Amino acid sequence: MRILIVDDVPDNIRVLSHILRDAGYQISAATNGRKALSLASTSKPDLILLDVMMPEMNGYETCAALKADPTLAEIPVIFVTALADVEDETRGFDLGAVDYITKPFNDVIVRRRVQTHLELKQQRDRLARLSYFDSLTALPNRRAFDERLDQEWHRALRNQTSLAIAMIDVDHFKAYNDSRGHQAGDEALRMIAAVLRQPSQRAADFMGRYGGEEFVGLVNGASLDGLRDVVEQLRARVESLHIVHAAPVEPRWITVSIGAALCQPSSLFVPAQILLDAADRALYCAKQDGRNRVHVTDTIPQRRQG
Ligand SMILES: Nc1nc2c(ncn2[C@@H]2O[C@H](COP(=O)(O)OP(=O)(O)OP(=O)(O)O)[C@@H](O)[C@H]2O)c(=O)[nH]1
Repeated sequence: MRILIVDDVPDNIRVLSHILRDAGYQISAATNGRKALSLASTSKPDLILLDVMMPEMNGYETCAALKADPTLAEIPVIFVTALADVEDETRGFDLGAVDYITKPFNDVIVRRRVQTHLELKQQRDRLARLSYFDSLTALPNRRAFDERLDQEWHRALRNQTSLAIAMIDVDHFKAYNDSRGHQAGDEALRMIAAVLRQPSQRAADFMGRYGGEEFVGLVNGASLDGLRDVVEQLRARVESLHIVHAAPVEPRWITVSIGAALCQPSSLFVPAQILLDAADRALYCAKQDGRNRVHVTDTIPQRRQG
């Protein structure tokens, strides 16, 4: 696991590095708060050991900046400092640190505390993986989609770019299950998920399992024609798997229908759910028109908020 040590005194970094490298951790180091923030962004450490008294940006300020950044906030921070007053320690915890080690420290205690917090971090990461990923296909699940949709909606609103949702539904999947068995159905869903996720020139920016035999994609910044290209390619990828049906359906292999809706988010209008409903209606049209096809729309009903 990776640990970032932040201290303006290189000798302190050397001592801590020595203690922790011996325990098998990968160590990186920064001598000031700004470098620490940029290194944390690029190398995503599992734990940060942070000195308090540093010039320009002290440890408290660095910790506050880490916690204010959603991409870094989950990295546990342990203060390692000569400041031993209760007020200092309390301030560290108030800022979101998980522990506070005062100098002079004992090597064994530092190692044990680091080990404890890394184990807790591993458990948290495992739980997050379980609650955000679908175990059958390993794609992000509906909960992950809901959160991502919210983030992408706000990003599109800020950047004045378009956002599109694609609902992807396997055709005649009940017939496939009934004729080939549930296990084969599971295997087919895994294969479909794998080709939908595949990054390529015209891939969706997010792909998840919405539930059952339904998948969902997000596409940022596309025009209507660009969106049509993306979803048509997704449809074609599934068809080219040629997962053959035992049931008497045409074509003889598994296909998907895709409904996609695109809009330019606006704070004046009711948010993402409208786009999701429009994608659902587009999917219905694709099914009605005969399946194994895409239906794309940018006609989104817009209701005023409040
Ligand atoms: N094997 C397997 N089957 C699933 C899973 N989730 C949902 N299904 C099946 O997917 C089928 C969906 O059937 P329907 O909703 O009737 O839709 P369909 O047969 O695909 O028909 P259309 O969507 O109208 O083309 C049901 O038989 C579900 O049991 C799963 O995780 N594994």
